[in-house]
Amino acid sequence: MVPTVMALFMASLLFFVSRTAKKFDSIFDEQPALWWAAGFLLLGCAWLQASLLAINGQTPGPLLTFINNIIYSAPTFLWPYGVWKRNRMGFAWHWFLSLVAIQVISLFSYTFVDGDYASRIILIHGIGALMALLTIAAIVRYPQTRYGDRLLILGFSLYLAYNLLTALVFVSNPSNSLFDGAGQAAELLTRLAPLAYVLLGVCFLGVMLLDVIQELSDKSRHDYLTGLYNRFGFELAYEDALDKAERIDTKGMVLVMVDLDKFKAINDKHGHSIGDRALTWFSHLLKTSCRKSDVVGRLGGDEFVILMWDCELTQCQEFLQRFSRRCERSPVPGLSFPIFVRASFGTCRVTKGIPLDETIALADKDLYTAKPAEQ
Ligand SMILES: Nc1nc2c(ncn2[C@@H]2O[C@H](COP(=O)(O)OP(=O)(O)OP(=O)(O)O)[C@@H](O)[C@H]2O)c(=O)[nH]1
Repeated sequence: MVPTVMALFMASLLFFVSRTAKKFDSIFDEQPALWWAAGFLLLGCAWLQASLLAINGQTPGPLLTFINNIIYSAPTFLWPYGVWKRNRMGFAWHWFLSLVAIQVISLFSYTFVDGDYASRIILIHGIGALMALLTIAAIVRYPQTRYGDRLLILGFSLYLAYNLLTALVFVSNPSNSLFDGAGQAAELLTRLAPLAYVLLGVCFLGVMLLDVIQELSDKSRHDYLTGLYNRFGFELAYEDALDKAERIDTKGMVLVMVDLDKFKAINDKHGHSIGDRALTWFSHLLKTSCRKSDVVGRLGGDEFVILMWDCELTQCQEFLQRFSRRCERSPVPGLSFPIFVRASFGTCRVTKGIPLDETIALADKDLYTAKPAEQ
């Protein structure tokens, strides 16, 4: 009864994880983290099953023991597998294959080769500890998981400690049964370990989900090409700046609309990818010329916006002149021919109570009166 229910549970868990992994794939790259979480959930479930059987005085039989033992090593397999799937990194693939080979050999000798119980336990847990240790070393050397790295190392450290402890208990007191040989403390450890791993798997999924939400939220506020705020991000940062300005005594704020001059000609003459480089370079110049407290965004195409904090109109004009001179001296880097990006500006003082749209429209009006005169 217990093995059937647990097997069904594990199968549905695996199905759920594979479906979820597919969904994640379509949004992001492959997620080693998800595979890892799945590994620990499976590990916890398999352990739970074995513990429940042991509590009822039953043993799982050689086939189920073999399957359970494979599942016990699932986390160590699934991490490099996930890394390989995401990055196609050769090292992860070799890593994965070596782990599978070591584990299959050890499982075979554990399950099907005769020997006393204690030495088989020492063998399987010794190998488990070695795999965990090597996996920790690989994570530290190649931090390829974007989400929950520290939790991943914690999980494998627990796995390492558990395997080492069990192996040591049997080295110091060889016996015929896990519970007899282990003593009370280790019996408690054996019974708590599965729950700890189920919990770890769930926590990990939670942390990963929070990290993913954070990343999505960052992506939704930033322009992909330049890394500046996009329109949505700029509006949120603008609201924050207005709130802050109400609490702090400042000279006021100025909104600057920026439009590149004859940018279409760069695209037409040199191609879209050089155009993209010019946009990225201009964004870099803009961002590094402004103060940290200023809010800089790309509204779309070749249109940018700056919210200058604690600034008067005359100061803003001086800044824009300095910035224009910097643009004139700074060609797009890495090209064999010089391309300079120039821009026109329109300004408007930010007044409390006037919506952002209207302030932008006023700055835009100023920009387009400035543009023909400059070109
Ligand atoms: N490379 C690249 N080009 C873009 C991108 N977004 C918009 N553009 C191009 O930017 C150009 C903007 O053209 P216009 O609005 O006429 O601006 P302009 O040529 O600078 O003209 P003026 O503003 O009058 O000086 C168009 O050719 C768009 O195709 C982008 O992300 N990358």
